[in-house]
Amino acid sequence: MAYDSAPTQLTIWLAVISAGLIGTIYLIYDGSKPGIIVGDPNLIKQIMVKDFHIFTNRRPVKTTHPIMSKFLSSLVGEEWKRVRSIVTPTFTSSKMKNLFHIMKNSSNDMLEKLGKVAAEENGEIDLKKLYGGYTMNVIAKCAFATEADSEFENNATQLFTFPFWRKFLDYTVPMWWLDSIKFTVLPQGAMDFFRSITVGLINQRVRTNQQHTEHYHDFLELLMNAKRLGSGEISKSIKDIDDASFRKETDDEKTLNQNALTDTTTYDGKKKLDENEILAQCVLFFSVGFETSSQLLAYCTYCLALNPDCQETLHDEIVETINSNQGELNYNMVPKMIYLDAIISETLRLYNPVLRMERQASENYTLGSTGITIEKGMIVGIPVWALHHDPQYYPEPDLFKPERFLAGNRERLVPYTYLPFGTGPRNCIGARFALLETKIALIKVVSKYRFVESKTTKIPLRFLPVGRPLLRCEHIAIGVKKWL
Ligand code: HEM
Repeated sequence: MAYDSAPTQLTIWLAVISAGLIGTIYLIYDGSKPGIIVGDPNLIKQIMVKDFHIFTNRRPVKTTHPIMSKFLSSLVGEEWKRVRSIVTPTFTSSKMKNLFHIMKNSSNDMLEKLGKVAAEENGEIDLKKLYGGYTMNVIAKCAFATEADSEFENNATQLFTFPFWRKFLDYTVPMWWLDSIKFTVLPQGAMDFFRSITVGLINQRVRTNQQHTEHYHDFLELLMNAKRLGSGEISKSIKDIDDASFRKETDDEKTLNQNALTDTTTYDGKKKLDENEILAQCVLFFSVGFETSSQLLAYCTYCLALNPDCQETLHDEIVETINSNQGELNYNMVPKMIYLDAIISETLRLYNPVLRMERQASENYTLGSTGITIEKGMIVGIPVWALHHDPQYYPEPDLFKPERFLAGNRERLVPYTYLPFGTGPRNCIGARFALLETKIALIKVVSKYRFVESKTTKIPLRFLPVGRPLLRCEHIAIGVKKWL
């Protein structure tokens, strides 16, 4: 098993030293408490899918803040089930189709910037900034129906670049004390800003909807109208979302995923989301969706620049597909681009933005036939980065080889070793959205521009040591040319 941490130069050395000594299951200290890392694919399936009822929750979040305590990602037990089942239909393919035009139109700024750089001799661009602008615009329009102006950007930046001491306090200080000083991990000013946008829009929409004049397709509208459906309809939505995942699940996995949300025969929770719950999900989608997607785009482009043959094959596929429709990109053409999908899949293997996933045991649990007891309350970590770089599953793991994900090879991947969007009923609800947004951006830029290694391109990439659980690197400089 390879290393399980942000891949800085130091941790790579530590990994080299410890490789072979640690194995696939090991205990760690999680702050002051013991935790366990499980990297065996069969046991991962056990924890994430089969025994999901025991491992439903992540690490508890220490806040009673009326919005932050309602994030889907941090809800627990029945409350998580209620909100996830209401929110799930927001991400089905038909809803994504309605967001296609927002995504497509948001790429114009990006193309303009690339055009300017390509016109310079030896022009180069920072991919993180380029794609940060695009994903910020897309998610601002999809979640808050708003253009990302400078005030929006300032507040948004505070949501994911808050100082380390905030996180440190959150991990180390008891909740009653944090509550008594009204401390929150996310900065209050930024939360107030998003609250006022959202409440204003909700009120305006309620008035507009009463007059039946306009229909919107963004998350805000979908969440305002969302209500808990019957179990048949919830199952249909879950199946639709699972179909977007990389590995076709077996029938028993599908059933387990569906049952996790529908197994309450008498449902007595609220059927709709209240105002705070809507706002919480919009802020959450924004903060988890912005950086993961912009990083994915930046890493994809970096890999293409360093692998010109792959870039050329991708360019040919894109141009051929678009030309078959008089040069116009439409929603149905996106899934036809098989090589594009393989490029993104391989980038997500090589540079998965979420390095490690977590679940918390709700009761004492015997881990398969290992004889290990995971005690109630213990945090179990799934080392995604390590699995994706393990040579027994991915030979020559540091090489970029999109063909691993083409038909014929893809089916041979060992189940539960490829987890960029997690797995089981609590997997990433936004995977389909992220993939569509990424594909549209790549189609737009690669059809027009060619990316090349420039003087300041770093090989290999250097990552920031503060990454976990998100992979972070400072900037990614790449040269830009027009296709001849
Ligand atoms: C490349 C982009 C993205 C990656 C790699 C990614 C990855 C992940 C991963 C690994 C998890 C944890 C899954 C688990 O524990 O099994 C997760 C959870 C989640 N993601 Fe994403 N994500 C991405 C984009 C998005 C977007 C765009 C959205 C929303 C619009 C989103 C919303 C969420 C939510 C709400 C959760 C928590 C789900 C729950 O607890 O029920 N993600 N994501």
